[in-house]
Amino acid sequence: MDEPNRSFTSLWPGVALFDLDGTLVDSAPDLAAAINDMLTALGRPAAGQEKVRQWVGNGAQVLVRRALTGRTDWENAEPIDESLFRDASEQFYQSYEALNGSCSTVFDGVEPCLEWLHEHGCRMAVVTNKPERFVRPLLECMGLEHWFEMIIGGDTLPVKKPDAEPLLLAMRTLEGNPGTTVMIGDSAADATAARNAGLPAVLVRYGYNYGPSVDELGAEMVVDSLTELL
Ligand SMILES: O=C(O)COP(=O)(O)O
Ligand SMILES: [Mg+2]
Repeated sequence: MDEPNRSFTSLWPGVALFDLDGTLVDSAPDLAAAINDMLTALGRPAAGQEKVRQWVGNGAQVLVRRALTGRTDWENAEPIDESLFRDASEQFYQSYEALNGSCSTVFDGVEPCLEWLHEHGCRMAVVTNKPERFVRPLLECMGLEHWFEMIIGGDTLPVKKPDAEPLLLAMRTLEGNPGTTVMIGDSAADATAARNAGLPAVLVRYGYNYGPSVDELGAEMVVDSLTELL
């Protein structure tokens, strides 16, 4: 395996694929508020933002399942009643649509990094597991949309990260290849998707990774801020 934290120059990207939640934008406050609305509507106690931070990264449906079971490893909990799941999802989507972006912020280091990559001729896409209809409104609200030539959401294709396909589609569309393309994310879903696509991964430590540290995921680089890439 490549030695960790080799320089970004050696990974020189012609195409950079960015994860959204936990990498570009701290969206947990709005996601947590929408999850709490949903739990309250079901007569359950609110979950709190710290828990929700550990539940983001595998798409909205998994987030709702984690909230309903109170567990990141929801697959190992008692099965969820499907009509409860449908009602809960509907409530979550409705609340999140109204809240999306209102208390979210762009992480420090993101804008200088995007500007620098753009100045150096790098083409950029967002490849997120967030449902596509929430992605552009959030990027617009954060003033980030103009950097990205392409957006792939969690429901744009029949598969999402950690599947390789969303990354490969963005890479091909932006005329990259595995030698010129880098995935930049915050979670095991991003690291595994990059590996499945044959791409190097850069991971940030400040994002959402279901609890465990991102240092053990085999990424080519792990950073505390995207300014470390400049
Ligand atoms: O799980 C989500 O909705 C967010 O996913 P992302 O980290 O891929 O942007
Ligand atoms: Mg993420």
